Amino acid sequence: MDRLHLSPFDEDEEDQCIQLLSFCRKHRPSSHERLPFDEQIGHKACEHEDYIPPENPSGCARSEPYDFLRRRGRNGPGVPAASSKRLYVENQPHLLGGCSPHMPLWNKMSSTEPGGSKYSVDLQKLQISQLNPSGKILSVADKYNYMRDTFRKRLAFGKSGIHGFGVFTKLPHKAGDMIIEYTGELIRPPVADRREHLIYNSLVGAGTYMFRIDDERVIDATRAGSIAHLINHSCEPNCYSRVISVSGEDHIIIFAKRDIKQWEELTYDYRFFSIDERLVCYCGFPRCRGVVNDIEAEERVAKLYVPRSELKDWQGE
Ligand SMILES: C[S@@+](CC[C@H](N)C(=O)[O-])C[C@H]1O[C@@H](n2cnc3c(N)ncnc32)[C@H](O)[C@@H]1O
Repeated sequence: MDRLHLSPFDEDEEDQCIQLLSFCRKHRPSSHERLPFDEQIGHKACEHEDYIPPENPSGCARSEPYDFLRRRGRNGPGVPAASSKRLYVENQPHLLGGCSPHMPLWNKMSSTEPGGSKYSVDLQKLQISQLNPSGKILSVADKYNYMRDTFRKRLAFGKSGIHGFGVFTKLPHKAGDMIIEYTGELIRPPVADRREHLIYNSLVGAGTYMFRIDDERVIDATRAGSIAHLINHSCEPNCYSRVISVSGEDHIIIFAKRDIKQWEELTYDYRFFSIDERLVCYCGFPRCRGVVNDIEAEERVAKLYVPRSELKDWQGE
């Protein structure tokens, strides 16, 4: 209520209405310096009379791509700097596909690690829970929190044998383990389509990082999100994705489909759906279907459509 100001009105006037005036946080005077209403308006007008709004490069703020990081006041790479993201990735000294030059992680970490939450139990326990299904972590919410707190200790990204960069396990995982959450910006499919075709195809180049949850929601992990967006597709994957609900919120989780050894590359079946586009698959597994596309689903849908040329005009009876 203290942000709303009732403008005075003339009691004799018949057609009177009440105006509500609201100031944004930046321009709102603090409560002790709040002036009577009339003075406030005059004061604000004087304060901003020489204010010239910044010029928008495209001429229309609405046509600018949404800059997730800058909006939150951080200096992130943003879309035009996709190449710098690539450089950043390439310069990381990750060693993958071989033995780790580091000490086993469970020797290094303990529950007394600064910044640890109640789920940052020591890695000895992490080992037990990951390898022993009768471990103490029971509820989905507990598993979720545990997964979120430990994914950096369990996973790494690096050069993939399938395509570009991929995600690898630093530790063995058990079938059914929650591996990582696919996070990013939640957008609607039309926005995802526009971004994919008009922006990312030319800028990012290496493919897009969109995860379609359903017909109404897409997660765009191009500029925000965890390393889950680097997980490659395989026709014989060791993981699968599911949307789960934790405390009323939906999360896309990558689960282990089978036991996964240390340093294996994580993969799941993208079930890439496109009637007109074929994406050649490089997974190299014996049962590779040759394309990333979900052929069966596409065939099913294709059968539902009749080409326009085959439609006959209604002749009447
Ligand atoms: C989410 S990215 C995966 C990370 C990607 N490797 C990278 O370095 O950015 C998805 C893109 O990777 C490529 N990709 C992933 N798996 C593939 C596969 N099995 N065969 C061919 N290309 C694949 C496709 O270009 C796809 O659009």
